Parts: sequence; C-alpha cells; structure tokens
Amino acid sequence: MVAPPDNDVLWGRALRHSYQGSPALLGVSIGVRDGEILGIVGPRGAGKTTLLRCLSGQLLPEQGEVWFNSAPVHTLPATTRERLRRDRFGWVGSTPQLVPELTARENAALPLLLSGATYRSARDSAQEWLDRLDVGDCARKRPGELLQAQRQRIAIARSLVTLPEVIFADEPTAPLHRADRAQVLRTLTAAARTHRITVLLATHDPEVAGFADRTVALVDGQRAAALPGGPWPEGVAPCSASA
Ligand SMILES: Nc1ncnc2c1ncn2[C@@H]1O[C@H](COP(=O)(O)OP(=O)(O)OP(=O)(O)O)[C@@H](O)[C@H]1O
Repeated sequence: MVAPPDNDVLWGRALRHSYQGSPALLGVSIGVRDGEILGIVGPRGAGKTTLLRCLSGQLLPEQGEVWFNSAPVHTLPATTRERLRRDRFGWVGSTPQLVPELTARENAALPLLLSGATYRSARDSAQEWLDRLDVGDCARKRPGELLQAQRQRIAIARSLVTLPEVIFADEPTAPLHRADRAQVLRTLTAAARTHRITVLLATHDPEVAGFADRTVALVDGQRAAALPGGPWPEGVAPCSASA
C-alpha cells in the first residue's frame, strides 16, 4: 500500500466496483486536495454516486484503495469507518433523508448531539445554519409539514453543522427549483471556503459543476478527459437543469 500524496486529503486508487456483476466503476483513480471543491461530473449512470460512496467509506470497493489523509479507509473495520463518517465527513444526497419524528432544527442538530455536544449549543448551531440556508422559520416544523426543497436545505444544514473536513454532495440541488439552486450552492461553497471544508460535488448539471474549482469527468465508470470549468468532454451531453 502506498500512502497518498501530501497535498491530497482524499485519494482513491484503481477503484472497481460492480453490482450483481454489472460494473459501475472500472478502475477510477482520483486525488482531492485539501479545501478543494471538486466536481465529479458525468451523465446518469456514469458511476458518480458509487465513487462518492467508495470515497466516503460507505461502500467497500471490490478492488482499489481509498485513503483519507494517512488512514487506509478500505482496510478500516466497519465501526472505525462509521466513526470516520460521523466525525469527519458530511453527506448530502439527492433526496433529503430526515428523521420524521424530529423537528427541522433537531434534524440539523443531530450530528452534533451524536458527537456529544450539549443540547443548547447543538440547537444554536443548527439554527444558525438553518438561517443561512433560508429555512430558519421552519425550525420547529417536522419534515412531513415541509416542502421537499425545504427538507433538502435542512439536510444541507445538517451536513455543515459539524464543520466536517469533507462533504460529499451527490446532486445536492436536485430537489430545488432552478432559481434556488445557485443560492443554495453559493451558501454551501462559501461555507466550505470559509471553513476550509473539502467538497466533492457530483452532478450531471454543468451549471452546478460551475461552482467547483476543478472537475473530473466520469463516463461508463471510467475517467474521461475534461477541462476545469471548460467544455464538457465528448460523450458527456450536458443535461437540462430540470432535474
Ligand atoms: N444499488 C445498485 N444496484 C444495482 N445497480 C446499481 C446500484 N447502484 C447503482 N447501480 C448501477 O451502477 C451504475 C452506476 O450508478 P451510479 O448511481 O453510481 O451512477 P451516477 O453517475 O451516480 O448516476 P445517477 O446520476 O443516475 O445517480 C449504473 O448503471 C447503475 O444503474
């Protein structure tokens, strides 16, 4: 095993994974620099979610290595990987997964409460992030009383509340109206830059990818040529922003 280069906070090498024999990743290598906002772009089914799940330790790749700083994520026991994900990583999926019995503020505070913060400090921090994401007035409501777009903002607040080292954002603005996407992405990326949070932003939408410092393209489970902030590589048709 070879440890990652010093300036990479996260590093995947030759990652391969398949689902019931159907390949999703075919030997992807990737390095993510500390504090970088890295776009993982590509059409639907390209392997973006699978790559994020491998890099975040949710999914063990069939082959390959994942390093977070000097920790070999691919060989860590399940409980250590879970702790790593809880304490150092944040995750935002394309659909908000909130606890229905808790209020919006309790949902956003949950990662802090799980890591031992006092109720009052967790609640105050959660409220601050809800305010920044323009859902502060939803704080006392439960997910069932809220719109999907409001729930997604709460899920983003929850991912930021611990100021994790890395946020994995998988199509994070998919449930939002187009007009709201830029504002939410500005909040997420501004918070990341202020607090030096590394962000992996998976998307099929070139407008979303425009918020990244650099993009890496995936096509059919493999890296494809891409220019940072430039045109999409051949074979990666930019989809409309109507996801
Ligand atoms: N749980 C699963 N079981 C079986 N096949 C899966 C599973 N998850 C993903 N796949 C398949 O693996 C391939 C890669 O999927 P993945 O979700 O990683 O791509 P993606 O680029 O994130 O696509 P999308 O934008 O549609 O989520 C696709 O062919 C997909 O159908």
